[in-house]
Amino acid sequence: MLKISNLNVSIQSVDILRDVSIQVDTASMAGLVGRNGAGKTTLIKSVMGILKPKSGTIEFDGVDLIQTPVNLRNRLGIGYMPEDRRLIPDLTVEENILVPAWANEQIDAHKRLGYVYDLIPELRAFAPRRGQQLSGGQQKLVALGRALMIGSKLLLLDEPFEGVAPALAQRLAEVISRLQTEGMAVIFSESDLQYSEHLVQKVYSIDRGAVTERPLKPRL
Ligand SMILES: Nc1ncnc2c1ncn2[C@@H]1O[C@H](COP(=O)(O)OP(=O)(O)OP(=O)(O)O)[C@@H](O)[C@H]1O
Repeated sequence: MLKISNLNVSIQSVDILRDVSIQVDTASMAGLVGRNGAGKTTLIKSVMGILKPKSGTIEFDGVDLIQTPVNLRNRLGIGYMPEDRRLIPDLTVEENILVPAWANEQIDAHKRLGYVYDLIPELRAFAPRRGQQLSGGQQKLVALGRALMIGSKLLLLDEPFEGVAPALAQRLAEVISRLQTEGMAVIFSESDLQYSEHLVQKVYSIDRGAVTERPLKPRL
């Protein structure tokens, strides 16, 4: 379970996140919804240890993440899909997916790769292609696969549907919905819930760095 309490984050002395509290349970999904510049990426980067909070706590499965070095997050089973994908253009799709496994000297990398391919069969078909030969949406699928290599317990997905054609966005939503049934906690940011309203157990609205939990729309 991810538990963020009273988190405050400043960048260059400007307060960006204000007293943010969020909880995402095991095998559940939370959407973080807000406009450009609201603070979604800042929150995700704080959980990943890329930004250092001014105050507050971030706990994952009882571990104090603020005191945990960035590289050790991988060993806790935390995966991250950045908004800008960050594929290495000259590497093949398979090599891109394997990058975190190499970086972490993951022993069961090929077994995990098989699991990722079973979850997202398109990646098997793309495997020999270079990152630069894929569309933006296909690259998002690869970035999700890469995050899944080590993200076995918690996945942080920054705007996974942004700029993706509708058919591929639906496909991404389908894959993401499977993750919950695999027991993962997932938090993803979006500017609206166009593709994911039906996936989430919780919706958090973020506005100028302040977060409030929003009631879910009744499901018909
Ligand atoms: N490196 C930085 N230096 C200064 N200000 C920053 C920096 N990074 C983010 N900010 C500011 O922090 C605020 C939150 O930015 P953030 O990227 O978290 O928003 P976001 O909700 O993810 O937006 P988007 O949907 O555009 O990615 C913005 O006002 C932004 O200008």
